[in-house]
Amino acid sequence: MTNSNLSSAEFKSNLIAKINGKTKPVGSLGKIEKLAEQIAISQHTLSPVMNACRLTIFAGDHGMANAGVSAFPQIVTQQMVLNFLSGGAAANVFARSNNVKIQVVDAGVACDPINHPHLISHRIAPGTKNAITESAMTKEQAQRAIVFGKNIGNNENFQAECFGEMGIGNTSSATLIAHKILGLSLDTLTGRGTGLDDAGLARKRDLLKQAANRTNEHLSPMVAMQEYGGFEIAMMAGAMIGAAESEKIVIVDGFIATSAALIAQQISPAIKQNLVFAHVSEEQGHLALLDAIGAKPLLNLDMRLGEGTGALLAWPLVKAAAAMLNEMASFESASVSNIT
Ligand SMILES: O=C(O)c1ccc[n+]([C@@H]2O[C@H](COP(=O)([O-])O)[C@@H](O)[C@H]2O)c1
Ligand SMILES: Cc1cc2nc[nH]c2cc1C
Repeated sequence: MTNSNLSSAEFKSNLIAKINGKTKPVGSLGKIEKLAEQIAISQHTLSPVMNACRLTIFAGDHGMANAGVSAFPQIVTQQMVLNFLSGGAAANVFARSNNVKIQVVDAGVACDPINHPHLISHRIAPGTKNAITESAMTKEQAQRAIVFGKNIGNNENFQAECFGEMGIGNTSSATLIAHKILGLSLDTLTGRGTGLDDAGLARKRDLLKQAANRTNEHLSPMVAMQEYGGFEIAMMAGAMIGAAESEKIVIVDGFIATSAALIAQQISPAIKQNLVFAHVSEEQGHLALLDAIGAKPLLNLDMRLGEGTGALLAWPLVKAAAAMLNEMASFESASVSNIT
């Protein structure tokens, strides 16, 4: 019987038998075993292919950045886009060292359109509106961002996709999104982002309270995104849905990427199976957000950069999990004694 003729329960039971039959005590490869299960289930085969991965970085600006929610000025978003394009950012370096292709998407940076042959331009607007006082984007803009993101994720050439972001002010968007969708407290979720000092953090907390008070206590994922932004988060959520629907493993990066994953999995719950959470970021709210959605991250490296850097470092683990399933000897093939 081929894998496609098996019921999902039979397939799962064959998969567990294959993993448990490898030359190791049952469960001894911990999260790598769970990862191998996820990969095999996403490709519907006990012998999955896992050799090509791509990083897409979505960049977008936030009206509320100018209100004082970040340690850095808004212009850094466009400057970092140029840095990605010339290959000098941490994401470029980690991608090169792990053989991952990169593409950069301008989802709505607050400047004139950037003319560069390798930049994918899908500018929804030159930055969102100031979400402290008004909706960050219109419903039509949010929908357009999701649809474009879906098209990016939906391709045949990679078995895994990392999604990264760049956007000064976007820890504020991620905080407000998680607060409105999950009901976690603003105090738990609000952190220092790019590095606010104590006074800056107190100002950010005040501003985010004002922003939160402007809307209902609980919001749907689409409305939370519309109210609090940003274009790069909306596009990333769409890309996660598109990639998972085309049977890829989606490697989720840090705090902001997890807020996009939250939106994506609420819109399309079946994609949960394909999401791999790369790391827990140092950003204050990330652990609480991961716990609230039941996600178990692979790494804890005290990182808080974004750009997809955590996802890139988890890619070798994803590859290793597939290799374990495909190449590791079984007790039977290696004639190793097993407990009976
Ligand atoms: O990925 C994370 O966990 C993360 C945590 C803190 C900051 N960042 C990055 O820093 C920027 C947002 O920080 P902020 O303080 O401007 O809201 C944005 O470009 C993110 O990529 C990213
Ligand atoms: C320099 C810099 C690089 C970044 N990469 C992602 N977010 C960032 C924020 C800053 C400030």
